[in-house]
Amino acid sequence: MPPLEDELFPSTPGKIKIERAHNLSMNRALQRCFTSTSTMFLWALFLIALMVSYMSIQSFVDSGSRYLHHTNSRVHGGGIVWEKQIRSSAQIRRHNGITVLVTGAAGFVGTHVSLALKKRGDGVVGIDNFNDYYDPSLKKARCALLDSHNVFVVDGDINDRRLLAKLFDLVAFTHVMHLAAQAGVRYAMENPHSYVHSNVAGLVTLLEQCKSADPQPAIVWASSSSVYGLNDKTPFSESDRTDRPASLYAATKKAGEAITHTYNHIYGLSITGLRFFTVYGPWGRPDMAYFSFTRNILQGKPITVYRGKNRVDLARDFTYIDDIVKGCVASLDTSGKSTGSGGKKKGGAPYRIFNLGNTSPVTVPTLVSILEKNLKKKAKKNVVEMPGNGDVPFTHANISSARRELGYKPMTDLPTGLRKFVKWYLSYYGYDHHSLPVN
Ligand SMILES: O=C(O)[C@H]1O[C@H](OP(=O)(O)OP(=O)(O)OC[C@H]2O[C@@H](n3ccc(=O)[nH]c3=O)[C@H](O)[C@@H]2O)[C@H](O)[C@@H](O)[C@H]1O
Repeated sequence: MPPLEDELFPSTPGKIKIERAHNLSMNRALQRCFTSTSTMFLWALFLIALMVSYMSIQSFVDSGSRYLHHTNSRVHGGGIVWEKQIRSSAQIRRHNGITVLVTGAAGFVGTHVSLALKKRGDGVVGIDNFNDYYDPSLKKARCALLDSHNVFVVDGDINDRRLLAKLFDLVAFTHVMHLAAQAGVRYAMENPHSYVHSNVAGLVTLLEQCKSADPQPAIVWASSSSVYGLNDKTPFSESDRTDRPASLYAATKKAGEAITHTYNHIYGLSITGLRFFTVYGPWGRPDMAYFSFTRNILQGKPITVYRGKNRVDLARDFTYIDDIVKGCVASLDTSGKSTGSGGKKKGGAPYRIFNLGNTSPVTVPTLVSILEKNLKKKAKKNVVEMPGNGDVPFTHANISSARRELGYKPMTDLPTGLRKFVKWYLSYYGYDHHSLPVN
């Protein structure tokens, strides 16, 4: 019987003989080493097992911190670190405090409201998708401010059902302050779908989550003065017509009022819609006129001032952020409870809508002259007729309902508010206030 080597290596003249010889010697060497190799094999197995368990622990921890960007407070994902931060941010530190999920927390109003709630001892968890509608670095800076006050902002979208469900699993929110939205009146002509995505689809996703939650939270959300559209009865009252929106933005906010009404009616969710009137102030939105005018005036660039038909100046009921925050917090405090649970209505719940304005409209040219005074610099004005882009000629809030039910009382006039805004702007963008040029 041929040896095993011969079966494995059939006899072929020449080269194969050398290979055979080589393999035979290899086999002998292998046999000699067998004992030490098996030991090595065991060691290798042990090391591999060690590495695998290290890597799985690492990825578990990482899933909670892999999207850390600017600050510890921006996390998207899961994991124990992430969950711990959410629970800690949601902790109430005062008697009878509330636990609020603030959507759009890295936005202008969202940041201010989150801080106000946290400062008085409420539990606050933020969510924001940090989109690039305007400079995301400003959102990140707001987020860093929130982080320094221990407000945790989840980096995620309100359209993400699983994420919302996870947040409600972790925290029994008593309230939702819904401020996430695609803002801006004129941008709706450029990117209409972003309005539907955030202001309609996102709203429905959030409401679906809220209606199924047990307990159901009460919801306070940002509607807009723009729902009055072509209404020309002044001042604008909540009972006025809102069926003639002038922009898609306004139409999506009006849709939001109808949609929230349905959820109140069918599921017993407590709903408060707030019609904000052109909110301005420190940490504001760069796309808004007062902000972009400030930037352009300082940089010596021209600004475009729209004017209405028959050379009539446009006017807005500009409302200072601190007043809006008080209105938001009072709305949360007076919201009443949702009555349903787990998707079933158990009784009627409040459905409210309030104007949050300043009650004293100011024209756009007056806004410009206040800025010029504060910036000590003349604007290069380019006055043009208002294009048909969704703008309305004026806004003016009647706030008697909010005054009566919320104790809402705006305290800041436009010159005072813009002075505070300019102070913030100069410091945030690194201008030396004292060396501003004089024209
Ligand atoms: O109350 C609201 O619900 C809305 O308020 C805000 O909309 P608006 O009142 O339109 O504010 P904003 O853009 O600052 O224009 C102010 C004035 O400057 C005029 N304007 C504007 C830009 C420009 O280049 N020139 C100009 O004259 C312009 O014609 C207008 O007369 C929010 O952006 C919006 O998201 C929503 O919250």
